[in-house]
Amino acid sequence: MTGTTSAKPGELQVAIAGLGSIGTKIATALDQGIDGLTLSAVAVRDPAKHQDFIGGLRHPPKILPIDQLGEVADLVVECAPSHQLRAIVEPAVKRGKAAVVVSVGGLLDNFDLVDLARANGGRILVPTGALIGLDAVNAASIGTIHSVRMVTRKPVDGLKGAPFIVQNNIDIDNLREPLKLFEGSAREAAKGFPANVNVAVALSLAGIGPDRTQIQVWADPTVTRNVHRIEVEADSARFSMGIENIPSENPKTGLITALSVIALLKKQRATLCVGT
Ligand SMILES: NC(=O)C1=CN([C@@H]2O[C@H](COP(=O)(O)OP(=O)(O)OC[C@H]3O[C@@H](n4cnc5c(N)ncnc54)[C@H](OP(=O)(O)O)[C@@H]3O)[C@@H](O)[C@H]2O)C=CC1
Ligand SMILES: O=C([O-])CC(=O)C(=O)O
Repeated sequence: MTGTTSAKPGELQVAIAGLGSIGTKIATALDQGIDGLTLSAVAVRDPAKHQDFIGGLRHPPKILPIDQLGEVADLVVECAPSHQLRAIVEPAVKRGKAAVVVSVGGLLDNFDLVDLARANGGRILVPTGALIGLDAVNAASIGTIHSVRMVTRKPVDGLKGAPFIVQNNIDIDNLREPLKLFEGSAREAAKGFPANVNVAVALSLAGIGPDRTQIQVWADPTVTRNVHRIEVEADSARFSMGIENIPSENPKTGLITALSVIALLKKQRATLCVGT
């Protein structure tokens, strides 16, 4: 299908992979106008399912196969399931383009993409996403961070189907009180909860890495939001951060995630940039 994108010369061409909870909100924001950026293409699994949404945009983008986005765009936004990450990011970074990655847990098993990007002048941008304070963690990591600890509590619907729960045969459907499901490194958490704790991996990449960043994951029938609490101990500062995310139509995904990506996109051509 051919879109009617009205790209102005010099504008950054943006493509979006995946039009789910996050992707549709980013597409809408781009269509409504972000200075210097044009939505030129999207990739979806089933074009018929998304026909109304795409057709309703003021400037409908082209629909392309997922691995062709990197050929047409300067910046590809990955917001599909993490198993598609390589197909989206590799074609972009090997052409020296930028990729925004939200399925950041999937980056750990594909870390050679960072080398590929470096070798070809590409970039991989990880937004703060559903988290908070990666600016402070980045700053502290210029000095020495001694420890990063995180506790995640989610309603049962935000955790259902996670491989860790399925493989260990844990019944979370009938919980009456909070249950600690997991305690360990961000790397191990990403394996057990690939669609639930991208935040822990983003935190780890901003700070002391996925093996030293510690996380607990709780299924908590007493909360209605995805709650993350973080404690950082560094030689420059000690800080505690917390965020209580309102789930989106995808209960695993906080509403703020798409907004974080939109904020990152706005910074690409902004004159005044606030926050690191
Ligand atoms: N970094 C962070 O802080 C956060 C990251 N995430 C991660 O972001 C990612 C997206 O989340 P979310 O938007 O909620 O997920 P959704 O499930 O709502 O959307 C994913 C979309 O990807 C589409 N898709 C699946 N396979 C393909 C394919 N082969 N080609 C093109 N599109 C495809 C799906 O299509 P269809 O509609 O047909 O199923 C769906 O529309 C997830 O990996 C999630 O874990 C989520 C929250 C926070
Ligand atoms: O990190 C994730 O995958 C999602 C998450 O915790 C949130 O939206 O609060």
